[in-house]
Amino acid sequence: MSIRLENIAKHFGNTQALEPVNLDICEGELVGLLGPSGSGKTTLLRIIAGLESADRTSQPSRIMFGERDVTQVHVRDRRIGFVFQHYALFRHMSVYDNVAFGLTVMPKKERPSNGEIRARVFRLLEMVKLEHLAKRYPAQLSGGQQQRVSLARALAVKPDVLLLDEPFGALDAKVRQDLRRWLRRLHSELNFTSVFVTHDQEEALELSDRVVVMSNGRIEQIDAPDTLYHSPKNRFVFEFLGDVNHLEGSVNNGVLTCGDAYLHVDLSNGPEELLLRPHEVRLAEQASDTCHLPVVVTAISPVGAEVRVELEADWLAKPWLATVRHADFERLAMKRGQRLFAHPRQWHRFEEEPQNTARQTRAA
Ligand SMILES: Nc1ncnc2c1ncn2[C@@H]1O[C@H](COP(=O)(O)OP(=O)(O)OP(=O)(O)O)[C@@H](O)[C@H]1O
Repeated sequence: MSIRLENIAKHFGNTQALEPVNLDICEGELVGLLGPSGSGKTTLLRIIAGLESADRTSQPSRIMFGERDVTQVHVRDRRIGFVFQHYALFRHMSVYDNVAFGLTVMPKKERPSNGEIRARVFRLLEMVKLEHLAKRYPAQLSGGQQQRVSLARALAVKPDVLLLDEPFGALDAKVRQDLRRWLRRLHSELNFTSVFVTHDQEEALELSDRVVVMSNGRIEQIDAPDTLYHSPKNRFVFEFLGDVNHLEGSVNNGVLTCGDAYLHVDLSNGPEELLLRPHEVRLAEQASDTCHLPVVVTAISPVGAEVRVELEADWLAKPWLATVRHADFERLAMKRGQRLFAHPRQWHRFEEEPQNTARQTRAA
């Protein structure tokens, strides 16, 4: 079921939670709403659900589910499944009864037979690998298991659209990772359309077919994760999507200087700020004629595919983060307190323009 939002805005008193927003979600898509606290993600999700209504403005607003105009349709009749951060399971009901609940309360005409309900519930419990816990009560399950029951319960009624509000927010990192995999798998097996809210960049980039980046009630960019990461439309998106190192200084005759550090750049004279991702910082024992950025290693985290190294220097207002291959880490025999030189592989800059921000990426 595709979703189309046309001119959806929302005020709460004087607070503009959403500026007029347009959004098209394709059938079968898994879309993440990503943004900092207060950016309007939950408000947008609640409007899609019908839990909140959009402002009435001079321009008409509309919410379409496929060919169905649901703008005035009650939440109950929108055929939506919900999963919330705080497991809203019925505590006095078994896992089985929780998953079956939505089916048992259907009007008689639509309600499947008891046999069909049983088959559907067990099929879903099997999919989330909880069939052996069908008789347990929510209090006897871990947080991750409870969220899997929530997912199965939401899907039992075969919703057209699944809406998830920070579904994994209350769980620890490992369980979050597992649950993301569940959701991805259920999504491709059952092929429903999902919209989920998160403020976790990694979660949004890993799970979504497309990510909607929001700030201050506005949609900043809608794109597939790799496009978003490699071609952010503005500085906000660039900074929000990952760690960023800042190199601030003043350019004079093609040299950006900051304290005793300098970097040759092909930019006009004046103040400048260059931005670099951690993987764009190469570390070496020597400076070069065109790049002299002395740093001291202050912290090392060797966990993962690459080593994360924190760097400080007098000329830096905030420490830098560099990701280094394990082989390079060993070759440089890196340790805390070591003096090295940073070499940008490439850098980015955003020029503030009245209407927009222009981005440049240059190999160093
Ligand atoms: N019921 C409400 N009454 C008044 N203001 C509200 C209400 N709900 C949301 N807001 C305001 O609207 C703005 C957007 O809130 P919203 O909850 O949509 O943001 P969010 O991006 O989901 O944030 P978070 O990640 O913290 O949940 C915020 O400024 C918030 O304070």
